[in-house]
Order: sequence, then structure tokens, then C-alpha cells
Amino acid sequence: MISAYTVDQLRSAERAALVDDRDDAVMRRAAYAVAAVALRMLPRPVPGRRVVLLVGPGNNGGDALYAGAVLRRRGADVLAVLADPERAHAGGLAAFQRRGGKLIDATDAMTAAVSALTRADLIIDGLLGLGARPPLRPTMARLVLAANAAPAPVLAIDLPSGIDPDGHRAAEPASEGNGATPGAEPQSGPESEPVAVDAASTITFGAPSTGLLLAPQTGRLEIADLGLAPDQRVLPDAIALDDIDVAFHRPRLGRDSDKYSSGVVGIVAGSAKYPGAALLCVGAAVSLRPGLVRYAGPQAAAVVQRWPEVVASDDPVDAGRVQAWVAGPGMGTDGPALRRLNVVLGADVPVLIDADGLTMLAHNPALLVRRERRSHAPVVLTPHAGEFARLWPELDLGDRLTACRAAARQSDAVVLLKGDRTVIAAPDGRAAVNLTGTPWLASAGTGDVLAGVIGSLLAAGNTPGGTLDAFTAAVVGAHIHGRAGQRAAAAGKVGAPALWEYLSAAG
Ligand SMILES: NC(=O)C1=CN([C@@H]2O[C@H](COP(=O)(O)OP(=O)(O)OC[C@H]3O[C@@H](n4cnc5c(N)ncnc54)[C@H](OP(=O)(O)O)[C@@H]3O)[C@@H](O)[C@H]2O)[C@@H](O)CC1
Ligand SMILES: Nc1ncnc2c1ncn2[C@@H]1O[C@H](COP(=O)(O)OP(=O)(O)O)[C@@H](O)[C@H]1O
Ligand SMILES: [K+]
Repeated sequence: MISAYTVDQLRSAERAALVDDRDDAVMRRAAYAVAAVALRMLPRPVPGRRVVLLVGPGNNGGDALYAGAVLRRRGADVLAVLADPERAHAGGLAAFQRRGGKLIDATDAMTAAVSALTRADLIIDGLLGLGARPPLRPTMARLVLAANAAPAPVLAIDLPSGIDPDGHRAAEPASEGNGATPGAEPQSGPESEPVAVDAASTITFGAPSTGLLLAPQTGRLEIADLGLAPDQRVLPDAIALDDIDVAFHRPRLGRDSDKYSSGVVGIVAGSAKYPGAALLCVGAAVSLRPGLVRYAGPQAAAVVQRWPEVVASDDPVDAGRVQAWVAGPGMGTDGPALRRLNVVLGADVPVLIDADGLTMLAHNPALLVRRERRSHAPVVLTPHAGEFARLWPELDLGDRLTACRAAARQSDAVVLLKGDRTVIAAPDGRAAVNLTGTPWLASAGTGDVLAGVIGSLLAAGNTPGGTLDAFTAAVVGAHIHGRAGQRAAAAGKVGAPALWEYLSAAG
């Protein structure tokens, strides 16, 4: 599991770890870690390869300069572009120049800097780290635009410069969207997009800041343990899972297992207008291999024809015992749909509401209040941005994690806000960012699949030996779904049903 912290939390941990550190020893260790990743990213042979360092005014620039000195020793041709020459890190600069590193002052030689970036084999971003307060000022913004337009991959130190370290404001990729020419004065004004480095990899020290998990510009995340991470008594601001955590949470069968020990999930989805949603959601639930899937809705015949092992009925009242309900995908919002939703919300088991179910909740906020009186079992809400805005119009989606946390607290439900970086929050303040996924998932029906996946996990968590709470079920479900999407995309598959086959195996 990756734990991410606020800048304040990371700064306090650094202060505690570096009480007696008066020289650049830790920075040199950081720089070795940066150089090790850079050497992996450089084409072979390394001698003569062109590395351009983007160097800012703080310690992030110092890391870059020390890393540049290490790369010089390996024979790379390293050029440091100084964005703020007067304030460049003195120790780093001396070490770099001792090794024969070359310098350019970007404030008076921008054209040369841009041309060096264009010809680089690797760009190392040491403009800003934890001290960053976006948006970037003009010299840095120009360099970032040029770096993003260059063919070389960018390795960001600590974070891609231009993102908000705490993740409260999003930065769009700099190479698109703002219409700026690399090296030219970036547009300013309210319409221009914030600029940020689009990194192939980011190496961070000790632990990432929350913004690093949230930013799509981070690329592959590497964490170098320099003994700087907050200790275990500090609650992380947000977490992210990796494949190993998820394997641990998958339901396991034993000799004494029966269907109720692996979880029975009930699904209310689909309608005459959206028959496919029923199949997509049930297919996903089945793929997670719960003890049993029950279907309750107007597509019972089609569902059983496709999955004979599913026990189907027309209505949740007649469905029989379940350990979790999913309601919403394609179920419609008419009278019968509202009645079905009410039945599900009255059940004393965990309930996931998605899609049309969320639309009905937005129109009838009293439904959730009534649910709280009827059951203490958790509720999971899985809106995309449009559904989120209908449910909580007063919350600012420019700050997705904060908005999601507020929504979870207000509605006393786990809220999963879908998107490129899906975020999940629990009413008690826990939060997670999902790092799996692919734009391949931005197609119709993949959300119905996600609902089925999380529904199965909620049921598994509500078994006698179940360990998954609703928040963890949502986080694990998002991870599995995203990984399945990546595998389907890599295999060249088309369409949401392709996810089923990858869900049963996805890490
Ligand atoms: N501490 C440790 O133990 C270790 C730390 N390490 C490294 O140190 C990094 C943190 O270093 P740091 O504190 O010097 O901050 P950093 O981000 O480099 O520079 C901040 C300066 O940038 C400026 N600035 C801000 N926003 C700006 C903008 N939008 N556009 C333009 N300029 C802007 C701002 O200047 P001002 O606003 O005052 O003009 C401020 O002075 C950390 O990320 C890691 O890489 C590692 O070596 C491991 C050990
Ligand atoms: N650009 C993107 N990159 C990665 N994942 C995405 C992107 N856009 C959407 N997704 C994911 O695809 C799914 C879409 O769900 P949803 O919007 O409910 O679609 P539908 O209602 O058509 O099923 C979500 O899991 C979401 O996180
Ligand atoms: K950086």
C-alpha cells in the first residue's frame, strides 16, 4: 500500500529525520536515487547521451544538480538549464561544475534552452518540489512547455513541476490545451490552462504527497526510501493500493466454504430500454466468483440465459437472502424503478447505488435519510462527475478529493468519484486514489461493470469471516476494474464485456 501525505505532514517528518543534518548528505542520497532511475531510462550506451536538467531555485533543483554530477561520472553529456540562476543550489552547482557539467541561464538564453530540450535523450525536472505553489511563473512555464513538446521522456524529481503538491487544484498537461508554442510566452489570464510537466516517471523520497497520486502527469511512480517518511502514527492523507494488497483481499475458498461464506450479491439493473446494463453488471459480479449472484429486475430471462448459475426474479422483494445489494445501472427512473430502489435501501446489508439509482437519489434526497433510520449497514455511492454535481451541486469538483470527502461525510456513505483518477472517500475521513485504469475505460458500460465488481466484494465483506469493509471493497474494486481495463486495452479488445474475462484474474 502506498500512503500519501500532505506537504505539512511530509515537512514535519523531514524536520524530525534531519535534526542534525547540516550538510547535503540527504540530498546526495536523493540524487543517487534519481540518477539510478535516469540511467534505467537512458538509451545504451550512456556515454555521450544528452541529459538536460531543469533546475529551479530550491532544493529540488539541488537534487537535479547532484544527480547531474553522478550522470557526468557515467559519461553522459549533461546540461543544466537554470530557471532562476541567482538562487540555484550552491552546493549542487559546485558539485555539478566540478564534474564538467554545462550551464545555461534560461532567463537570457531561452532559445538555446529550448533547442537543447528538443535534442535531449532524457530531461530531468528539478524545477519545483514540495515548495511549489502553482501556477508556474513565465520562465518555468516556457521550459515546461518545451520539455513536454520534446521527444525525450521526462523524469520528474519529487513531483512534476506545475502540479499542486497537495492536489487541491488540477493542472492540465502542458503540451496540449493551452495553445502555447514551446518557448513562447505562455498565455496568461483566466482562460489559460495551468501548465505542468508531463512526466514519464516521477521519483519521490520517503512517501508521495497526495497531489502526486492525483495528478495524471506523474507517470510511473518510484519511491526511494531515504528514511524521510512520516512514522506509522501519522494517518495518511490518502492511500493507493498495489496489486499485492489487492490479491490479499480477494475472497478465498476453504474446505468449509459454502455460498454464504464467499458472498451472495443481489443486482437490480437493466430495463427494457437498457437491457445491456443488466448483463454488464451481472457479468462483472459473476467474474469475481462470489458464492452466488441473484438478479432482480425486468431482464431476468436474458440474464439466466447468459449465466444459468444466476438465480433471477423480477423484483428484489422476491429475490431471497443476499449479503449486499447493487442497484442502479440502466434500471430507469420510473415508478417501478423507484419502488425497487426503495426495497433495496430498506435491506439491512451493504448497498451500492450507481447510475439511475443516483439520479433517483438526487431527486429524492429523503431516500438516504430514511435508509439511515432503517439500517446501519454501509452505503456506497459511485457517481461520475455529472452525477456527483447533481447530488452535491455546492461542492467544487476542481478539488476532487476534498469534494469527495465532503460528500462522504455529508451523506454518511462511501463515495467513489469516477474518472481518470478515481477517488474514494469514507464518512470517517479515509480517502484513496485509484492508480490503475486507462482511457480505454472511457466507453459506455464500464461503470456498470464497476458496480458489479464492488457489489461482489461488498457481499464477500459481509460474510461471517469477511474482512473487507465497504471503503476497502470500493478501493479494491476500483483497482481490479482499472487493471482489467489495462489488460483488455493491451490485448486490443473492444467494448465493456471484454472486461469480464480479465476481472477474474486482474491483480
Ligand atoms: N527537505 C529534505 O529533507 C529533502 C528535500 N529534498 C528535495 O527538496 C525539495 C523541497 O525543496 P524546497 O523546500 O527548497 O522547495 P522547492 O520546491 O525546490 O523550491 C521552492 C521555491 O520555488 C519557488 N516557487 C514556488 N512556486 C513557484 C512557482 N509557481 N513558480 C516559480 N517559482 C516557484 C519558491 O520561491 P519564491 O516563491 O519564494 O520565489 C520557493 O523558494 C523536495 O521536493 C525534494 O526534491 C530532497 O533533497 C530530499 C531531502
Ligand atoms: N479518461 C479516463 N481514463 C481512465 N478511466 C476512465 C476515464 N474516463 C472514465 N473512466 C472510467 O470508466 C468508468 C466509466 O463509468 P461511467 O461514467 O459510469 O460509465 P457508464 O455509465 O457508461 O458505464 C469509470 O470506472 C471511470 O473511472
Ligand atoms: K520537480
